[in-house]
Amino acid sequence: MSLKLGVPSKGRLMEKTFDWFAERGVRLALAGGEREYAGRVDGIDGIELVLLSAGEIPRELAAGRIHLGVTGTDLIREKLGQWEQRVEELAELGFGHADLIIAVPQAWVDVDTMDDLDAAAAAFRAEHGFRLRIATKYHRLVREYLRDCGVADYQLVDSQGATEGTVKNETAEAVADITSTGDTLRANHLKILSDGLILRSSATLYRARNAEMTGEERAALAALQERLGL
Ligand SMILES: Nc1ncnc2c1ncn2[C@@H]1O[C@H](COP(=O)(O)OP(=O)(O)OP(=O)(O)O)[C@@H](O)[C@H]1O
Ligand SMILES: O=P(O)(O)OC[C@H]1O[C@H](OP(=O)(O)OP(=O)(O)O)[C@H](O)[C@@H]1O
Repeated sequence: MSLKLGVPSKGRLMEKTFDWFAERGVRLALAGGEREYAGRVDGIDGIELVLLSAGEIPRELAAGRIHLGVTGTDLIREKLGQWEQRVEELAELGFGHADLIIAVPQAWVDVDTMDDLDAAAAAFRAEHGFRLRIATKYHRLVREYLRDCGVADYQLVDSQGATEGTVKNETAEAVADITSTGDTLRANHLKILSDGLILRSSATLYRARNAEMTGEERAALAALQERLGL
């Protein structure tokens, strides 16, 4: 059996992950055409490439179906409770930088901090009879952060994409989402709260702590770590 390395199958992380490994003498390649999710690893023996959605890599690591995986810090921390017990961070790869933040409409001139949001949330509930809605796909991380900040009068509404549009569409009053350039927030007339940074995320190589390994797979892991300088 080979050591299984899970890598994002498309999108912003895939190409840069391929480059990062190539710079260290390990060539990851798609086996078929661009659309075929099968891959190979050249330059080192005993490693199998598994192409997966970035969002599924945390679960596959936790289940031990892959031994190593590249994905964003945000996705690991969101999808895995007690993530430190389930995966080990082997290397930050130096790309895929993005911040998970809380943002409100620019027009809310009196709301600049989490404390202001707390006050606005209480006032919102009194006025409208329902809790202020925050749209996000990062339910675990946002709940934890709001709890730590003492904000309680809110409800999360699930948004799996185009989250910044929910305010304009009147399905939420605030958003918690990933940003890198800030362009999407600005285009949607939203501003980040001054203490609204929940997490700084970047692409990271993880090892599954609980994946079973044969002697051969252990040897492949040791060889790969040596090659990658880890
Ligand atoms: N604008 C951005 N700039 C940089 N990194 C980003 C940005 N948006 C998301 N990311 C990061 O990219 C990673 C993958 O994001 P996302 O969940 O959107 O996956 P995807 O590329 O759409 O692929 P899939 O839908 O197959 O999981 C996440 O770790 C996220 O932090
Ligand atoms: O700060 P910026 O550089 O503008 O980037 C932020 C945007 O990028 C991501 O969306 P993505 O492109 O993954 O699309 P999505 O809305 O489908 O998640 C994220 O959810 C923001 O919407």
